[in-house]
Amino acid sequence: MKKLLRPTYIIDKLDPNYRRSQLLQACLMMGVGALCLLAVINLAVFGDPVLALLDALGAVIAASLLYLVKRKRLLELVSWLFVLTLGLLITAFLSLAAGSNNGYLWTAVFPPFAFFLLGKTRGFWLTVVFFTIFLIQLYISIFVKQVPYLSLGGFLNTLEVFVISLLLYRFYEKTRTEANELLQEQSIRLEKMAKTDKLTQLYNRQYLDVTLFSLYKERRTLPISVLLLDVDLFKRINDEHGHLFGDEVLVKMAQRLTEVVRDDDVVGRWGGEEFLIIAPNTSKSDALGLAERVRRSLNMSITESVTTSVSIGVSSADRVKSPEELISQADRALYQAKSNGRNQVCSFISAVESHQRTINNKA
Ligand SMILES: Nc1nc2c(ncn2[C@@H]2O[C@H](COP(=O)(O)OP(=O)(O)OP(=O)(O)O)[C@@H](O)[C@H]2O)c(=O)[nH]1
Repeated sequence: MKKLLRPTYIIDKLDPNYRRSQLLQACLMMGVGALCLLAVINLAVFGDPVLALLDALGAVIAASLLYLVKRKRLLELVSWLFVLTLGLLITAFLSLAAGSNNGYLWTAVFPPFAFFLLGKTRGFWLTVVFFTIFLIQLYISIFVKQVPYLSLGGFLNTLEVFVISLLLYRFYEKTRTEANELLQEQSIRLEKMAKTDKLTQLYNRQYLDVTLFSLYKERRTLPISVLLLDVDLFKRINDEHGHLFGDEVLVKMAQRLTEVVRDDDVVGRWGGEEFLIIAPNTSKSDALGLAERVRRSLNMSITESVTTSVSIGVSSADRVKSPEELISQADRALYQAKSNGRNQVCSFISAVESHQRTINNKA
């Protein structure tokens, strides 16, 4: 019951519930339109107010279901109500028509709705239930009511078609579900690949760019800081131990980086031996603390003769400047850290701050 009343949130068009919701909405919309038209025809042409009222009532019910699925997102509940109503309507129609005018053709529309809206297992069992009811009705029409043109042969044909369509729809629904799951898995894998650096498995530059830009746009993550890290004298490691060893060193440093940053920080590979950390809601002083922790953690021994270290440039913004400016300031601070002798943290000092410091030193 709880599941029936839980809203279904559809993420994208690959979500199987997207098509279910589309089908339901289309059918209900057509239902509202057709029932309104029938109400008018029954009242104006046939002068039957009772039937017109029943049509109007049907239109109201269809419109309510449409509201529930479109606005309240109660897809599960509406799917059940829709399929059960369809089954009951066919049952009622078969009773009234008693096998005349090829009315039994209507039974063919039941399984596609049941399987598509309720899935392969629930759709299967509900179809079994309604097909049994339809067969009992047909049996009564043939052998009790003795309706002309209906015979044992017709009953057996209907039974065979029911069994075949039941099995075929089940197979079809299984195939459709599996294909959809595969597509979703592949889409997730591709999305991950598109934002991951192949060597280190950290985020790649493209993803860092997009993230920094969107964090800026949100503004509520201000103050924001970026930490640009560059491995010190990495060329020497490559030259002395080979490029493959250099790659391993980068992977180890990346692993250590992910361990040391906080959950909200976004860490990625900015380029060759450069990493970038985006730290949302982080002031300059907090960023300097984080940078120092990172610097110490990455000052590690890989082998007896190889020890790594990083230089870090920090830049922060508590007002909105551009993401490009923030990165460029971190780059300048990194250059400063390298010039000061490497294995250290430097923060970007603006012209105003620098002027302020000179005044304070003089005082
Ligand atoms: N193994 C490996 N090396 C890389 C990769 N990307 C860049 N490099 C190397 O990183 C080295 C960077 O060297 P430089 O820019 O001269 O700087 P450095 O030797 O680290 O010296 P400083 O930055 O001044 O401390 C170059 O030798 C690049 O070939 C990579 O994916 N794998």
